[in-house]
Amino acid sequence: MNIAVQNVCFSYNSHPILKDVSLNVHQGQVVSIVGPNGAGKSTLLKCMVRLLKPQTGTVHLDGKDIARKNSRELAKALGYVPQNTRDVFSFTVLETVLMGRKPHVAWEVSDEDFRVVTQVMKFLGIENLAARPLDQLSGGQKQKVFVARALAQQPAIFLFDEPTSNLDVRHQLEVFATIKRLTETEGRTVIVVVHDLNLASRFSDTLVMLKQGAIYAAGKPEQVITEDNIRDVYNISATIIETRYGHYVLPIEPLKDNAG
Ligand SMILES: Nc1ncnc2c1ncn2[C@@H]1O[C@H](COP(=O)(O)OP(=O)(O)OP(=O)(O)O)[C@@H](O)[C@H]1O
Repeated sequence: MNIAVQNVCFSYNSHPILKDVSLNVHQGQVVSIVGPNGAGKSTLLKCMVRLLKPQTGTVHLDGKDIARKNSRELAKALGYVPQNTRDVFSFTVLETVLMGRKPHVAWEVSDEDFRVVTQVMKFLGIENLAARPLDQLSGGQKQKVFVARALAQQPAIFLFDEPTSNLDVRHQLEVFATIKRLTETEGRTVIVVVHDLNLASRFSDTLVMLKQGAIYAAGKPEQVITEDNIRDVYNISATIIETRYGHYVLPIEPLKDNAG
């Protein structure tokens, strides 16, 4: 499934945040959205899943306006993992991941639901946590559970907001490798907000760099991850190192005027 954002403008209480953002994401692609704190990355994701309604502009799924889809259709199409998932109830890990099956569950949980959930938990290495209450897990373990819940949903398009922010380097790599595999083997589409430019560069087909609510650069990682772009958008000096895994950024130091 493709998702197209067209000329989206969004303001919170007449304070403009997104300024004429357009973006086409094709089926099977991993697109990373990067940019400084407050640039509007989470706001853009929320507009893409209809949690926020842009004042102008549209979001289309395979040519159909999301404003015209019902909630069940939307839940089947889009799997969204927000930045901060607060769960006050003490569900177990298994119960939480099973909730991802909700759009598919008719009256009761089927063998197929259990099969999918077990497979996803194995994929992410959390099957040993199945019986643990969620509120007793570490931040990183919880983050993996919410990624697992989205995977269990099996939507056509995943939208992850900083899914690896609490994870150690090994688990970051595992989650991004899983994301990449979803696109390559199952044709899913992934849009991911991520601060780590190196993870973004390594695992994305396309990178979108936001600055103050507008797209500053978009394209292949090597076109976007440049010393000039990083200086202009993050206001730091950085060196780019070319490796066989892609363009890697070595941040050097902040420049004088603090933009962002
Ligand atoms: N509910 C809200 N009401 C008013 N302003 C908001 C609200 N949510 C976010 N903002 C503002 O909108 C701007 C963009 O926020 P957003 O969360 O989209 O940025 P971001 O790029 O995801 O940042 P970060 O990297 O820090 O997560 C910020 O200036 C923020 O203060």
